[in-house]
Amino acid sequence: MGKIVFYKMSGSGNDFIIIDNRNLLVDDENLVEFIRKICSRKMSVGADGFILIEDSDTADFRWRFYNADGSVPEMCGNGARCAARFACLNGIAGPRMTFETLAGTISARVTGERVRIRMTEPADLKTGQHLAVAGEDLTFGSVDTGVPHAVLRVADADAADVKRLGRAIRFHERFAPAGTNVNFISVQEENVLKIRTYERGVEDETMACGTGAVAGAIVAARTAAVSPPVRVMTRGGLLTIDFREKAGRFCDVDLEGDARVVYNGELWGEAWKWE
Ligand SMILES: N[C@H](CCC[C@H](N)C(=O)O)C(=O)O
Repeated sequence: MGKIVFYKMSGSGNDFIIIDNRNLLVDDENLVEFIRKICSRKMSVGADGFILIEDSDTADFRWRFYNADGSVPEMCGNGARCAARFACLNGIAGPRMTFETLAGTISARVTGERVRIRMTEPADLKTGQHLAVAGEDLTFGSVDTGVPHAVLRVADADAADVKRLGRAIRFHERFAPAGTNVNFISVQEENVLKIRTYERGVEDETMACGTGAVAGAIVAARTAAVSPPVRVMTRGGLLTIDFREKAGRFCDVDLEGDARVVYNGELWGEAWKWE
């Protein structure tokens, strides 16, 4: 691979390496190993996810999204917001755009550092489910907001044992083989949630999870704990979720928050060619 310029971006603390790959400079050969290495925080750039921007025949661009472990989920809300800002900053699209993802075509609107995206319609929403795991009998909701999410309502999200419980649920046989992301929400005040998320494919708590914030808001709305627009306080910043509920379905789901450029640089071969 020749010189690879990349951006490091942060969507409410969920961070991504983004590369304009319209010239297909990034080799698909050994791509997963490349991603795992440059996403490792101690040895290389470090990020929760990796994004390639490529040409599309049907939208302003197409993206390929990878988790830090190289796995390929259908969607990433915060990554999508960062990709939209990246495309706007680099003249790949205007401030209003559409782009292809595995979850469908996403529309986005960029206003300075803030980006609003229209999410895919939530699917398979269930509440009041039970699971005995890690010595606890848990009640949870679940919904697919582009990727699968379990949502547990707790008294105080700050007190949740996210890593231990999140990992146990993520790998539980109930969710096999795909697994699930795991969110812990608490209702702070009217239409304000606090959330913490264990992310599949990062295999750790992230500072924010866009599809997780949407999942938390939708499950909380189904149990009448909140109504839109819902402000979701993540560890990395505020995400706003807006939506309509019509005949028991949730539609016109928007996710909004910041999408900041942290730096841009040039990847040296040493960034991934280490044993
Ligand atoms: N790790 C997730 C995908 C990224 C989700 C998250 N970063 C977001 O902002 O939606 C999964 O494998 O389902």
